[in-house]
Amino acid sequence: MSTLTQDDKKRAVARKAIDFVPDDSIIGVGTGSTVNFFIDELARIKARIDGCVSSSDASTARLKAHGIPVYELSSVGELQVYIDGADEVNHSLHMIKGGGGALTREKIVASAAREFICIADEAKYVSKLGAFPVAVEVIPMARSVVARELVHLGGHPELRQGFTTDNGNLILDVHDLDILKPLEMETAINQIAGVVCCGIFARQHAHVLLLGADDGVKVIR
Ligand SMILES: O=C(CO)[C@H](O)[C@H](O)COP(=O)(O)O
Repeated sequence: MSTLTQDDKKRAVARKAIDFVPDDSIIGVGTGSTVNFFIDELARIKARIDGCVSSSDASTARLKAHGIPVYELSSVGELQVYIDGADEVNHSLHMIKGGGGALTREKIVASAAREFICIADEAKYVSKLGAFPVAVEVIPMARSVVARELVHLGGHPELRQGFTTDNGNLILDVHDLDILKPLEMETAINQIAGVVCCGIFARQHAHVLLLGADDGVKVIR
């Protein structure tokens, strides 16, 4: 029986991720509870980095509270690493993200990085994506039209109640999608007019997965 809690595993992968932070670099930082542990670890070594590019207002606030400089993405060049959590990750390191609603900025910052380091606990490691609903960020006026298209793709969209993204948009959480080919499903959703971004990260897949398990942190490439 496991003696480690899910938070223990999140903390362990957050600590391990520090090994992937290059000296004198600006790194991309994701969003969520696992990333919050990572930001707290990063604070301990902040003297050896130049700063971060953040993927959400929440992560920006936490970084700044630790005295870590936060830069605009447009003012920096290519990032060496982007470190973020996931809601699900498969064996090809494709992910579902967006449980926290920060998917668009996460995908943008990830796209600017050479390497995506995913930090997650083992409950999120799956052979097939889709048990976790796919978040789709939509322009508010397109909510119904996008929802109908998502039904055509086989999903059951549900509006995330009382939630607005950092970009002022809405989130549809899409249940029951049959994601046999993550890249194809990501592309199909992205092509719907009114969609800003979807939470399938197949194009911006992870390069390294740090997986928190009962017997320690596994490094999967
Ligand atoms: O994609 C995300 C936020 O948009 C998060 O990375 C994802 O939801 C995982 O969060 P947590 O570490 O809290 O389980």
